Amino acid sequence: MYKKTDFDGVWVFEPRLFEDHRGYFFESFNLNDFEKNTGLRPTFVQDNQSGSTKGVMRGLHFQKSPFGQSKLVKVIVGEVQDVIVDLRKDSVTYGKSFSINLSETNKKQLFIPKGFAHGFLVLSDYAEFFYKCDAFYEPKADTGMYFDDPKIGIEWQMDLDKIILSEKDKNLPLFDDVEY
Ligand SMILES: Cc1cn([C@H]2C[C@H](O)[C@@H](COP(=O)(O)OP(=O)(O)O[C@H]3O[C@@H](C)C(=O)[C@@H](O)[C@H]3O)O2)c(=O)[nH]c1=O
Repeated sequence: MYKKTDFDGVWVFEPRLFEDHRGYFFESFNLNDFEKNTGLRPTFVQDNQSGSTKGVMRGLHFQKSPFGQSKLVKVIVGEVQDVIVDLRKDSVTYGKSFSINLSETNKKQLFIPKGFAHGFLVLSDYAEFFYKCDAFYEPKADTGMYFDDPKIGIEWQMDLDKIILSEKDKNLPLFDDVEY
């Protein structure tokens, strides 16, 4: 099932699960179904996977134009709070954030079009995160915004003193100083 969100082009996908005495099966991505439901036909060219311990916050990341990436993200192990911030100046939700918990149990996926900063906070002891991208990694365009900008006011589901950041993510600019 694909659910529209209040953010133009952002979709939540809940796959249909087939369970039997062996376990479960689901289609984790089907391009035709994706297009039928969203009207979009992304060409995914890169898959990424990361493993992180509790409290790790990766983000909020994006690649500068013209290297923007649409992403289809999900959790394979554990649970994360997944958050995006709309950087599209012409969007009615410009500067607003969207948060959703993705877990190995709910199996939800989030489709994030180009024009968003994206990150996630690991809520479980350990989490494995998997995502498809429709543009390649481009180190010179890789950047982001600071995850806890008071102007954006994201309600993180963990005390800030427990959050673990990379050196790069500690030094990201605030929303107002971001160049997209
Ligand atoms: C993202 C990426 C990183 N790398 C390398 C660069 C670096 O040495 C190492 C770790 O990179 P990072 O610290 O940027 O990894 P990470 O913080 O996990 O970055 C990711 O965060 C999430 C939230 C996203 O949305 C992704 O687009 C990506 O930005 O991996 C690649 O080779 N290819 C890639 O596509």
